[in-house]
Amino acid sequence: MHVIETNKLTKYYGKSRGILDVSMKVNEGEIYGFIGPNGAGKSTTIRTLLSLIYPTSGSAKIFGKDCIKHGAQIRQEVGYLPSEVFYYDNMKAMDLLKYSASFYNKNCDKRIKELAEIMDLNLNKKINDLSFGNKKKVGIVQGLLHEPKLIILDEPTGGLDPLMQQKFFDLIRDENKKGATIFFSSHILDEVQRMCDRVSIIKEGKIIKTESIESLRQDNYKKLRIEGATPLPEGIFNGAGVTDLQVEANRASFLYKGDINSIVKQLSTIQLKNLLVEEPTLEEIFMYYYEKEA
Ligand SMILES: Nc1ncnc2c1ncn2[C@@H]1O[C@H](COP(=O)(O)OP(=O)(O)OP(=O)(O)O)[C@@H](O)[C@H]1O
Repeated sequence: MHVIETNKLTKYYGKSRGILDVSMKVNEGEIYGFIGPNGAGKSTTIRTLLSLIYPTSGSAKIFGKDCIKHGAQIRQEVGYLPSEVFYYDNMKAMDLLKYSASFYNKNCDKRIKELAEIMDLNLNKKINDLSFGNKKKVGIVQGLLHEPKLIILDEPTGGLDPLMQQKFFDLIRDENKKGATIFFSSHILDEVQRMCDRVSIIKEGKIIKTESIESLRQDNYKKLRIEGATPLPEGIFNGAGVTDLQVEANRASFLYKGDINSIVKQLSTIQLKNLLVEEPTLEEIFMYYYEKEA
């Protein structure tokens, strides 16, 4: 059984496209990234999963149960951190969190205190008196206080300073180690790269690629930088698989996609002084797929 399973999930807002035929399977215990630029459809997918909005067609299941039919039951086991948090400003943080906890069939007092301590949040302050970043922390505690089996994060780190971001990621990793599955939507590719096992890339409402971070990087192009002992022979790297070639006297840099042995053969004809082979960053891979699918 998959923790999340969507089948051709589609949402139109009137005539305008939200998401189109989104199919995904998220395994138990995974940290699953969902990446795409503004307007690609990340929040629409998440809101549909949480049955905050209804799909136009297709279906979504969480823990094997239909998201619409069993929405209330599913929400007991799901923690959600929206990209923007809005609160009743006059309440104390503690009262708000106790109110949130009352929707779950368990006592969350201990966990609220633990989470507030980890996130360095003063529970006795009124929401009104909290900074934007501290309000965000209230949202984090609110999303995790019932120790959910599935944690859905929608652009979670906006407003947190780098230190708090690190604490937040450590917290999410700990929850994952304890068994929680994480669905992590973001356009900050660096954090996705550090956190996630697999990712789906969404573009204009459609998923264009689903792959493990590792194979996305391995099966992709390599970046090569070489320095020859003498000026490089003209046209040496004009073969198949080479793009973005830049040559200057005895230095060259280019991207290479293809059989690694054939480029090594070519390199062996040169007297090398230095050679650097780099994996592309997720950012570069993302751009590659975005341009290819344009
Ligand atoms: N309530 C709405 N009414 C009409 N169109 C909407 C509504 N919500 C979203 N859309 C449209 O659906 C598409 C997907 O938006 P969505 O908010 O899901 O994207 P996103 O990937 O989450 O982007 P962002 O990072 O900016 O939140 C966009 O074209 C957006 O304009």
